[in-house]
Amino acid sequence: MLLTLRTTIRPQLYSHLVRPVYRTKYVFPITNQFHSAITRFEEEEFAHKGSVQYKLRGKGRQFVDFIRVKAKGGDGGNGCVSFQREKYLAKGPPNGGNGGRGGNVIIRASADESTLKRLGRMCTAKPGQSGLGSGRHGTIGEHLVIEVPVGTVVREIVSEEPEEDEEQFNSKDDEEYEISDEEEKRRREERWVLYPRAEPDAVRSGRVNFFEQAEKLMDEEDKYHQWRLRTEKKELVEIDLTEDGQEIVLTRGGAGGYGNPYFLTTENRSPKWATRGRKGETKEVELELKTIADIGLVGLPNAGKSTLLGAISNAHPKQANYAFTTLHPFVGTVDYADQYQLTVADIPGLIRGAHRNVGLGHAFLRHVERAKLLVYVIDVSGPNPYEDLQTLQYELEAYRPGLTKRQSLIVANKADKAGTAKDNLALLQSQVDKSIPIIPVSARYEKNVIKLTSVLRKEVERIRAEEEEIKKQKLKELDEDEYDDDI
Ligand SMILES: Nc1nc2c(ncn2[C@@H]2O[C@H](COP(=O)(O)OP(=O)(O)OP(=O)(O)O)[C@@H](O)[C@H]2O)c(=O)[nH]1
Ligand SMILES: [Mg+2]
Repeated sequence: MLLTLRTTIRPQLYSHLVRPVYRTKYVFPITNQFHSAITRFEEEEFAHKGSVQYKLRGKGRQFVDFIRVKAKGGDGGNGCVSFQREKYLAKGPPNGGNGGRGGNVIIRASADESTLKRLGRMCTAKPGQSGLGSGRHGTIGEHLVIEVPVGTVVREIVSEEPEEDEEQFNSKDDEEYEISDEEEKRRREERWVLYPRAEPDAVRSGRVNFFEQAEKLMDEEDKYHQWRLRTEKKELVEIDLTEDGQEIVLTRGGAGGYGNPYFLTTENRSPKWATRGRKGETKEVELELKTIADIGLVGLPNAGKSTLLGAISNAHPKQANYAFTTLHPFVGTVDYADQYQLTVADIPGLIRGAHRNVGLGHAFLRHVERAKLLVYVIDVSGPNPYEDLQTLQYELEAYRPGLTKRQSLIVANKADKAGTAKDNLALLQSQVDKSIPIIPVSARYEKNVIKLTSVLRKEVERIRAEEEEIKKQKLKELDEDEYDDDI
């Protein structure tokens, strides 16, 4: 919890007390302030105001599942211009070291992470070290490893503004475009490191301009570099990090510059220039966390989803008698006696119009999108449980068409409540499609929960087996195709 503690000692005011008194000021996170607002969740009231609560920004945001990040590889270190200088060796050979490569930006999935909250908007790896005299090359810059939760989808987006390198390259193609002297000087400074008092343009009569030769050499290399970048850029990165430890190199660091021995030729024995390191690659990516759980609980606010998760798993989500108690997803693990495990995701409540951003919106459905089994948690003591189910199904379809075709199950919660619960349950059973099983439970008093967990296990085991079968089938087909190709 965000808590700012400001203390001041005021001995003159509290001198009558023996111990000094500390004046304390608490600043509560924004989420607390929103609670009272969120409880009034009628559609009309929130329809046009937009969803603020789930998309809380800044410090008040406890859980982040979508973020845009700019990643930049470290710049390469500069090459060094240096000559061997020793006693009785007045004009020794060039011995400047090359610059080190910049570090890469790596994204790695880690089971220890559960939110993207810790990520900054700009991630830059360390630059490579510059080369030194006596042939000492610079060290490679440290890689920057960004750890994200398992289930994060990394998607590259095309940034609007063109990169500097690209602009330069395009302008080079344009023959009519003439470079001013100042521009040329700037470019030269960007690319070259010169020996003190070296004048590369001064050519002795009858000699070749060695610096021009070196520039041509680097132009060729630049062209190749730009071509490689452009061909690589065509394929945008899109990867789903579903396993612990899975990683991807997002941007590479820039190459280090060449030290002056690189420009040594048979004619020119003392090149007085070295190159600067290249800039690191930049990319902008969207990171979207889609929780991987076997079972996803969906329901209206206050239906008892969190209570149910607490009853069947090791998780202890907050449960309270007001709407939108849960503000971000929770994942719990159901442990069976034979060490079999299932993961269950509890998400905030859905209401009618969530696809139009009413209440908390419906973006959090990304956390049940991958679930093998969807569990509709319905309050049977409510006035019209069947209508609740229809609302849920409507909103799921609005989020992703076809999502309701997923294997599902209905938990008729709060069956313990006296009054309408019994009749409503009978009515619900008659109204709902027979293919979807209905299990009455009382999450609060843990009644019929054992039966529910065994049904959940059976269903998930069946789905897992089916998926295995499909995978095997696909592998077989692939093998057969390869075999055919060989023949
Ligand atoms: N009588 C009875 N009350 C229940 C049962 N299950 C949950 N409740 C109560 O219903 C209220 C809401 O429970 P939660 O688990 O917070 O509901 P939720 O679906 O997670 O709500 P949100 O997080 O706001 O979407 C709490 O006061 C629970 O004690 C039940 O089986 N029987
Ligand atoms: Mg809840």
